[in-house]
Amino acid sequence: MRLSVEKDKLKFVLLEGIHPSAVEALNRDGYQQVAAYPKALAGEALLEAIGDAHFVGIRSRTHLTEEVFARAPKLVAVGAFCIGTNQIELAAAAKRGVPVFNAPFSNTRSVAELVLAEIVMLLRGIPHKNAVLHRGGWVKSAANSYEVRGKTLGIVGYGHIGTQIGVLAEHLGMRVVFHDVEAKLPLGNARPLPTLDDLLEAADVVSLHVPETPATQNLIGAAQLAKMKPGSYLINASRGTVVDIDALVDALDREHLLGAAIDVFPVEPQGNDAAFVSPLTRFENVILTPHIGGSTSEAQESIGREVAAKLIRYSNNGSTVSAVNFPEVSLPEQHGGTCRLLHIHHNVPGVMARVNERFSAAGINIAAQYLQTTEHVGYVVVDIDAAASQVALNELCAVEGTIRCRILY
Ligand SMILES: NC(=O)c1ccc[n+]([C@@H]2O[C@H](COP(=O)([O-])OP(=O)(O)OC[C@H]3O[C@@H](n4cnc5c(N)ncnc54)[C@H](O)[C@@H]3O)[C@@H](O)[C@H]2O)c1
Ligand SMILES: O=C(O)CC[C@@H](O)C(=O)O
Repeated sequence: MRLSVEKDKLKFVLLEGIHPSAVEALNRDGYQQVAAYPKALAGEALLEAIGDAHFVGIRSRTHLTEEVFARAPKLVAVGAFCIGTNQIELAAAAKRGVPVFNAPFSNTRSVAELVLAEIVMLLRGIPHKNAVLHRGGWVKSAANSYEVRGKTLGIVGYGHIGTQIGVLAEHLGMRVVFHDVEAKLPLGNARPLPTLDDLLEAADVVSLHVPETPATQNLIGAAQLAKMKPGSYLINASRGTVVDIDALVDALDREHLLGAAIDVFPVEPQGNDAAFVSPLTRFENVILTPHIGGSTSEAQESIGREVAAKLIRYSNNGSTVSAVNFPEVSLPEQHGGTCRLLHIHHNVPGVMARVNERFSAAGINIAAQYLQTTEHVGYVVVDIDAAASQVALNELCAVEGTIRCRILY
């Protein structure tokens, strides 16, 4: 696949109501062909929208599968305007030479603040009391109403969000324990616990902050809920697949848990006009939120700018720093009189030798060359004399093992 399209002809498609800050950043940099859609698309509608796009931006609800990549042959890069990238088949993207960029911490604080507020609300029984008053009732009682001070918060997944919550919770006087599959520096007085079971047995509130992976599928099921203290609480603002909802319903029915706060669901509506169906809706002691942990004005504006900047940087100069599925190369600006060629290839022996042999045979002098590889993909960037640009592009595209090549204007 060869791409030599001038900047103002590159087409961006942004789905899922991505913040206007992204469009503004793209327009400001000279990208005028930006189509923005308010919600997620699937099936034929998705293929139709992105079939001739060079760049696609999504959030958590659009699924970019192997099949979708196969039907979007012009795609140069994907922006996930969020933290999670589980909705994208990353290996399929890399195999086609498509880097994926995300915003790894622009909404971290927003999620942490929501979870902190939910801890207080749950321990005071506010969701139920609020519902009763909305129905015209009155329930002035201290039964099952607790301060958070001195209680133990168990954080599963002590990454960006988990650590922020731990720090904030300590300011409220909570004890913090955490469990992670990696060794992590404990912040403040947080204590690591060696197993998930240890954490479940110790915590008054369990909060989940792991990514969606095969290992975290139903991480919290009937056996894990049974390990939790009677009268404790569960919070899930990570991914819907992490909790077995039927098992949670059972634990709530038996009043083994006193409440829960759930922001993410195994199946989520495609947009605000679609119905939300869940067996959890009948529990007044459960806070249900529509996957808005990271949905604040501050976070969304910042994500829009951040991911747009990464797409612009890749488009303008080839840098792939912080791509989640791709060799990372940080590139300087080009020198005057040179042009830059990007070559993405299968990471097999001999490709670089063939690139250099072809350039040498064609008499093309290399001003600078940058290479990085991952297990399956190699990414080489070559700066050459601008006068030789088209010859060099032809030579590069003819190299055996090429996935795609692109020239930067
Ligand atoms: N509700 C929302 O709106 C919202 C917003 C942002 C992020 N998220 C979700 O939250 C997740 C966490 O975000 P983050 O920025 O803290 O990610 P992160 O990568 O910084 O941290 C995740 C942590 O989980 C750990 N982990 C992975 N598998 C584990 C397992 N089986 N058991 C214990 N620990 C495990 C990792 O080692 C890592 O420390 C994201 O992947 C995303 O899915 C949701
Ligand atoms: O904005 C979204 O749709 C996803 C938010 C959150 O789950 C994330 O992964 O950052």
